Amino acid sequence: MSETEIPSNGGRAAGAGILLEDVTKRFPGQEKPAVGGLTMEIPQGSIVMLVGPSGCGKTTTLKMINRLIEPTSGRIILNGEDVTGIDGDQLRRGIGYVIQAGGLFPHMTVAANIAVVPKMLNWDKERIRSRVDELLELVSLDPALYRDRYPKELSGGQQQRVGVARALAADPPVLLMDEPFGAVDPITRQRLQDELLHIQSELHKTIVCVTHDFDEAVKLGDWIAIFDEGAQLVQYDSPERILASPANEFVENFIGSGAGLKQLTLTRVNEVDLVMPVTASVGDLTSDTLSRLQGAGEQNAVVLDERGRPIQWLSRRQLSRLDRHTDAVDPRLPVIGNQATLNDALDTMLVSSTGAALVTGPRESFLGMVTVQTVMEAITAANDAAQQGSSSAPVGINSGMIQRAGDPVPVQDVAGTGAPQ
Ligand SMILES: Nc1ncnc2c1ncn2[C@@H]1O[C@H](COP(=O)(O)OP(=O)(O)OP(=O)(O)O)[C@@H](O)[C@H]1O
Repeated sequence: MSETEIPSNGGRAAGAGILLEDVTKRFPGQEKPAVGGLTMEIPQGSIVMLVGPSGCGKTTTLKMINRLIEPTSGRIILNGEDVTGIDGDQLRRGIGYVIQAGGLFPHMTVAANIAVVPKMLNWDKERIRSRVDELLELVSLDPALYRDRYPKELSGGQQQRVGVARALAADPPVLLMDEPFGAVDPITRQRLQDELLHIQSELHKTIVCVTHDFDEAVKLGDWIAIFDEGAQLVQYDSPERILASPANEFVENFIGSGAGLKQLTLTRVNEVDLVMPVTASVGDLTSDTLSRLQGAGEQNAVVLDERGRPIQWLSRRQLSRLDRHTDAVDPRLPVIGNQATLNDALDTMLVSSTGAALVTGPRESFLGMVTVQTVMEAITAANDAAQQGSSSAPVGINSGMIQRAGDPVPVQDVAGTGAPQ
């Protein structure tokens, strides 16, 4: 066993798969279980978001993974090994845990907060010091400025970042997060979400995250588990498929209005076919551009500077007033980078009241346009793709049957024969 007591799969930064196997939690004096017979697979290296109405058992499920809450029955398997019986304190040293507002110790400096688990693991001082600085860099806090501060000397977003750094300190394969970005303003929240995705793209942890915010689940989750009371899994699937085919009315209500628009946050501009308009270069004759527009049956041309960056977007009427294209830069051009989402593209179009957004790539060079038509087609394509098959969804069901949430219940299950699929 490794020093963290988590069954290790060798790689320093790799995540570990988790399997909850028919897990139930009954609190004393409660009539119904908080979590009833939950079997759920959390694939290694993925982000699984737990969502559902207040009191449905999300936090209880999360805390059973690191045994802050002991299951009444069932097993928790980490990386293929049953950890239900191992010492809870040791287990928790190998599982990062992030809670709202960071959950920092107020009387300890930032560095001391981050160092809690490494100290328990008896790392030497130099190793701890360099790890603290490395983690502060990772969460975008300058170590020289922040390492010796106390939590009360930090903003909410900074406290949250330190909370993430602390959870990552001993490089645990698993990270549990309970409403991690619940206590910060929407802009900081968005930034922290982006940072988490960036960190995850480097570290590939197995992350289980509770949220109240369905949009956050769509943005962060590889998989979303939608719970009803008693942690009954109503649907467990990719954000794309949940948005395109909600299992039932409960899920539809949960998604709320604008499922199509939410889908737009899942597609990046670099994944769609761009439209190439008529372009012209600084110094070209506008009469040439006009005749090319005529030939193409188009109304507007994009003017590029000497480095291929879009600087103007002119109508035929504007062109007819000019002799040659100038190098004036229009500051209101609806420009987006090709990493932006289709939702960003649509926003840009709406703000600038244009039917398209100009897309730039490396060094702001012009790549083409996203049009309203492109956006509409992308929604349709995402729907079609999402409708096709659900083969890769992880296992998720209550009452011990191995079956995917959202699948039609087979006849023998109704009859209670319990035959696995
Ligand atoms: N220590 C406890 N003792 C008794 N009942 C509890 C305890 N902790 C939680 N519960 C009950 O278990 C159920 C599930 O609670 P849990 O905190 O897991 O829900 P949740 O989905 O995380 O809710 P929220 O979104 O409001 O945080 C609730 O009915 C709650 O009242």
